[in-house]
Amino acid sequence: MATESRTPSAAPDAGRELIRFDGVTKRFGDHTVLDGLDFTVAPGKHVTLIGPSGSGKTTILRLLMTLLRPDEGTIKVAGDYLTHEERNGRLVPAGEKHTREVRKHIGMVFQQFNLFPNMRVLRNVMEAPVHVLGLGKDAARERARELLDLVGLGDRCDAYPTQLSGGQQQRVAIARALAMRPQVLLLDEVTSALDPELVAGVLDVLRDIAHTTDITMLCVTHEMSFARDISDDVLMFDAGRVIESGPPEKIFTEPEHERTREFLSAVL
Ligand SMILES: Nc1ncnc2c1ncn2[C@@H]1O[C@H](COP(=O)(O)OP(=O)(O)OP(=O)(O)O)[C@@H](O)[C@H]1O
Repeated sequence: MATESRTPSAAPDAGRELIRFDGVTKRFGDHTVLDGLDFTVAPGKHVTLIGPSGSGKTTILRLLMTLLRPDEGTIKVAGDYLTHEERNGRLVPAGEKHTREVRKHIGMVFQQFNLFPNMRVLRNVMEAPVHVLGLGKDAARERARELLDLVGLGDRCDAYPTQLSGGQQQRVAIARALAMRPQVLLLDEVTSALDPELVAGVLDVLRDIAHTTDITMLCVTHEMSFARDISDDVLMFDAGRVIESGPPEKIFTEPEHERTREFLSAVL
């Protein structure tokens, strides 16, 4: 068990959890990146992962997307095991179908926007609901238009990605992730690849989503003022463990752990 401090699922949300990591270990060769990690996130909460480079934050998001598999431990999303399934009372590695079903609850926005360059903006946003969820084209188009309005791009439906700025492309990527109506939105340093003048527009959209929807967010960011604005809880990672967690006003102003103080003095 790695967590030394309380987790974001502490009261009053105890017992309600959308994400659960139990003893998750992830190694690359002989490098243990996550070391028996335990944490939970309650529905609707916004949790930010902070910590030095290489402490395993992105690895957590990649595990949730099943881009990686844990070496030990289990991950549950909305009550279902992500990479395992129960058969005859035993926990066995899950088949692709099971994992795909559980992963439908999760949307992710990456540092690079990863839009389909040959599709117009509207089609980029419609694509997964039609092909993964089997949503009818009219309903998918309507959903995509609403989401593009939400991210301030309702007038750019017919543009191709290369005709947009990086900030606009990232806002399309946010709309695309939301189009699957995920319960959890994973944000992995979504402004790191942007020119500085484009960062604020993307963060404003995410602030708006955080404050006006009930979506659960798990966010890796170096934008500490954004983290302070949207987070219910901040988890400080070091060497693959949560060394401290709590509400942002506590972590950013009165961190208890020496490593948290060092990290924050370097980035704030
Ligand atoms: N596919 C991989 N193969 C080998 N090593 C990897 C792989 N992915 C990640 N790592 C290593 O795992 C460690 C944790 O990486 P991770 O990206 O999770 O850290 P991070 O906390 O998100 O860092 P940063 O803030 O720099 O993005 C790093 O040392 C990284 O080099």
